[in-house]
Amino acid sequence: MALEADFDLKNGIIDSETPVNSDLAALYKQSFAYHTFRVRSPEILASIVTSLAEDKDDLIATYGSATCADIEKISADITKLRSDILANATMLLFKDNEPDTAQWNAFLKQLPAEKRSYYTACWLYAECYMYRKIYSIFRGSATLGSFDYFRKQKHKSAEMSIDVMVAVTRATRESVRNERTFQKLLKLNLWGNRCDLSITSGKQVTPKDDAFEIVAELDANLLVDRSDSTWKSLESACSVDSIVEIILDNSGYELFTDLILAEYIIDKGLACKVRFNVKAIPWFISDVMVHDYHWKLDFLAKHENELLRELGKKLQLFTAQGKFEVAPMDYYWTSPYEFFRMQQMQPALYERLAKAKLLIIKGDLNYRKLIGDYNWNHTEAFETCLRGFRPTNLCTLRTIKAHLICGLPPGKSEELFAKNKEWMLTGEYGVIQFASN
Ligand SMILES: O=P(O)(O)OC[C@H]1O[C@](O)(CO)[C@@H](O)[C@@H]1O
Repeated sequence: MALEADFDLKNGIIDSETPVNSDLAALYKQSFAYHTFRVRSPEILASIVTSLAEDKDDLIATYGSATCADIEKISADITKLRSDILANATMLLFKDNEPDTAQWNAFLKQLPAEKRSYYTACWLYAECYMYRKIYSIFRGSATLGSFDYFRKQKHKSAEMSIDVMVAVTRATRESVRNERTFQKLLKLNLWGNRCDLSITSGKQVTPKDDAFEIVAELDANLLVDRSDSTWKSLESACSVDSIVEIILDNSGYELFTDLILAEYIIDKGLACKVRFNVKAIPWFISDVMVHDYHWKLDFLAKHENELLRELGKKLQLFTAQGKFEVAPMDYYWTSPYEFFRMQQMQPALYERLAKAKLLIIKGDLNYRKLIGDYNWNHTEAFETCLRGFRPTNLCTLRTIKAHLICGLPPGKSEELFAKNKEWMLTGEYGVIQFASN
């Protein structure tokens, strides 16, 4: 307790929530950002070290005897990163030589000195920096540079969701092309976002089997529902070359629900291609990388359950036919930049998204990048918070796990705070927000 008080005093920690109209930052003691750097992030880093120790023999068997020394060095560096976070150290430039190193360093250099440490920086920047730093540590090793240190957890979360995946597959084999069915699948996809691993510091969450019943029950928790506009944007102007882009979030059950929605979009002729945007580096534990996408399809295609097997083969065929496509690797998704800076920072990516008929943005972290890590007034218009990011029709499917939101009806947020002051952190509430281009 005394140590915490010393830390707070030394680092100018303010004992309040994040003020309205300010950047989210761990500087505010009553914020989730503060909790993240005091508790969640240190736990995540410690768990990487633990799993390296647990998997040491397997890693040596796969990557060779030099891995032993690499594991020791990586563990020491991760432990140092953990203490740096706990001590509010400055975020230093990257010394590695990756495709995104120059972009990251340019970003860090332009941060004012007083906003370049873990607690003083905008939370989004500091949290992304931590994941980029973990990557840099692994990349610095001779043997584990290409090892996905979150892979095991991602696989496990898929394996724990088999019952619900079977139930959803069974329920969706004979779907019809109409607004109601589309909305149901969109909501299934939204609530699939509750199962991310970073919110639980890596602890597994098993989704319940009766997925569609839960979707119906959760309707009361859907604070903004623009699924009707999303449907209209897809259904109208349906042409042979139309594309839907999805900025993916988590693998495991959520990716499965992405695939089910995408399958429907293709099957019902709502677009001729669904393009999946994945992360270039291991990210927020459970985010989808290209190998996770292919692993998931393979996992389904080889499954002993016939329904899953058939689905997996069908989706592999879609991929071979170009109806499903993994987007070219783009480091923008793992950069510190918000989406409103994309047009300037990565114009080619912006142009590609602009060609899509619909852009679907998944999850909490992508939402933070979409409206910025900023404590907007909760009733602020969604369009305003996009700050000009309007490449095409866009829809965001987000379960609320952080202290930022916009577009709520007047009084709603106050009502929810009166019921539960933690309501913004539970993932029990969600939004489907939409903006036309
Ligand atoms: O997988 P999602 O929905 O992006 O959520 C990831 C996590 O990122 C955060 O935004 C920050 O850690 C949390 O609120 C949440 O735990």
